[in-house]
Amino acid sequence: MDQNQIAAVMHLNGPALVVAGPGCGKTKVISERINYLTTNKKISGKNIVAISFTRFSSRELKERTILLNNNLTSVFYGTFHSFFLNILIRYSSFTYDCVIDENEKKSLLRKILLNKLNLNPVSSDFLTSIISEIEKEILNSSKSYTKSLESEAKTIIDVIIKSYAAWKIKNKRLDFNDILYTTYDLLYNNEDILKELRKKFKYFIIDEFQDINEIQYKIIKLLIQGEDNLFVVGDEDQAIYSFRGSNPKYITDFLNDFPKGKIYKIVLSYRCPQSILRLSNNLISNNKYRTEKDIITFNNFKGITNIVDYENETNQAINIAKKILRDNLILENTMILYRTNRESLFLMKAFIDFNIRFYVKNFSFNTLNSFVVKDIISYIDFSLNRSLSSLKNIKNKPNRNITNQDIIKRFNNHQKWNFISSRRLNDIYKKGKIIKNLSFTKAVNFILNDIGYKSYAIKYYEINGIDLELLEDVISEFLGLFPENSTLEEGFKQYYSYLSLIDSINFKVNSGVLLTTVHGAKGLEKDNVFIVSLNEGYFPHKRASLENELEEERRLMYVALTRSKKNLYLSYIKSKTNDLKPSVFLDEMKYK
Ligand SMILES: Nc1ncnc2c1ncn2[C@@H]1O[C@H](COP(=O)(O)OP(=O)(O)OP(=O)(O)O)[C@@H](O)[C@H]1O
Repeated sequence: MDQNQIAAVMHLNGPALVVAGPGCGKTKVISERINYLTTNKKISGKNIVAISFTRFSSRELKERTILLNNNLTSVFYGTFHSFFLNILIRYSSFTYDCVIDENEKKSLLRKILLNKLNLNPVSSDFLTSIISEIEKEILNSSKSYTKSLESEAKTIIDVIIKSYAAWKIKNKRLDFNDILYTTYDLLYNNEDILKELRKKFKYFIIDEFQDINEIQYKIIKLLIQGEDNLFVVGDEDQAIYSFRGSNPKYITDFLNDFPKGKIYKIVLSYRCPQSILRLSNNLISNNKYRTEKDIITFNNFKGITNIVDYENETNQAINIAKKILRDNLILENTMILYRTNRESLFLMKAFIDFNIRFYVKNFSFNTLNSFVVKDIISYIDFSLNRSLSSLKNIKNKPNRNITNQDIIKRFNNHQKWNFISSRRLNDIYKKGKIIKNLSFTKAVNFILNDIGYKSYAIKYYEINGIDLELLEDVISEFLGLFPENSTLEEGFKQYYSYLSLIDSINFKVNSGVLLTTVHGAKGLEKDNVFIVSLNEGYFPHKRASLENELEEERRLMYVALTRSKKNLYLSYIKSKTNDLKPSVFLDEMKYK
């Protein structure tokens, strides 16, 4: 260990913040400190709580600490949720089985929408948006769910929140947010329980402190009161979870909260070569809300760093696959990072075609199954194939007052249509003929704008209180999956090949090249790191328009760059047919 690491490890009592750059050994410091407290200072492992942000990193911390000293199993290693749930199980009548996971939450909300509001959330976008509205509501009001029952329900979201909360209370169930708020209520209102816990847990260690949210912080402050033995480790430049309520201000304001606190800075990186540190430092210095750290490196490796442009995403994916094979890169030492899951489709396809072993982390991509996309595909299917089921699906989107009976009447057993006898059906038929002669992209735009499908979809989103930006996202993500010159047939086939591609992936495998969003790469390191589609609108994401949102995108890019131990390959799309611009981050990195 270096001098700065040793100083932090040997911190004994009182509050301490360890600020350390990427690869500076934060996990190492935590495991060494646990060992130091127990071995040198004879503090019982039972008095120590070590909290990590994910179950994965908590397992890793436990393994690394036990490797140092196999007597260290009695320390509590876990996430905030697991630690708080243990408290609830001990002091309230909750059990492990009471926790509602995200899938169960979705199906409960679906039932509530159907039974209470007579709304059938056919699309997963709708449910996802309801869930995110509920999360926002809870985060903004900072209230426990039981309190939400006290106020009057005014909007659809209120009704859902109330019914959901009432169901949880009746059935003694808790979702992830409830674990936090219920723990806070329990401890805030029960001095005896707090006293008992303070006696039992004397040393709190928190990793990834930049990602803590307000309610987690409030609970921890209640638990440490008196002794203030809080040892937190973090890097405000790697705070990337503000959408979950995290706030790097808890790092920057640490001394305001704990005026007697000690700050340890660790600036020697054991991971990134000098060239990569230079680029990442140049980039992050564009963020205003941070304290400057001068990170130096121990890694003398002269790795490759390059920036390449490609004509489109398919091309980019194919060239990356070829490069991995040509340069004989070790698959397990290689990862590909992207801002959104959409990019992974191109990569998965290329890797399958080139027979490269890979696995995907954090995959979630609902666009292809959203009802908007399915309806557009129905229009195309009807135009190309005269499909009966597709016609039934689109007949009243937008409303044309056509019934299934109208359709059946004009469809004989030989699959021949007689549209002429119905003015409204004849209109769809004629539009279908126009669509048939357009390219895929033009056809989609014709369906959206000339046929009026978009106005229909906007109305649906508005009635159901779904954010209209989500509709724009679905449309642009969908269109972006197809080369602009695809014919209608090619695009139609491509759509189904994307669906079967996703179906064919075994998401449980975890060997080979890692494909992941940047969020999924937090805490990981590999020799070879590719970061793809570095274009304005993709990375930084188009939603990041406010300064603080752009700063968060920049921190995400910083996390991405600093995953590399040797080589870094950056790429962006430069096409003649679209106006995609290279990411502003490429300039800010000052790569020459
Ligand atoms: N004193 C040291 N000597 C040699 N290697 C070290 C030392 N400290 C840490 N390392 C190595 O440096 C790498 C990064 O360490 P670690 O994963 O703990 O970093 P980190 O600060 O948690 O990184 P990040 O913030 O990016 O997640 C690891 O491979 C670790 O084994």
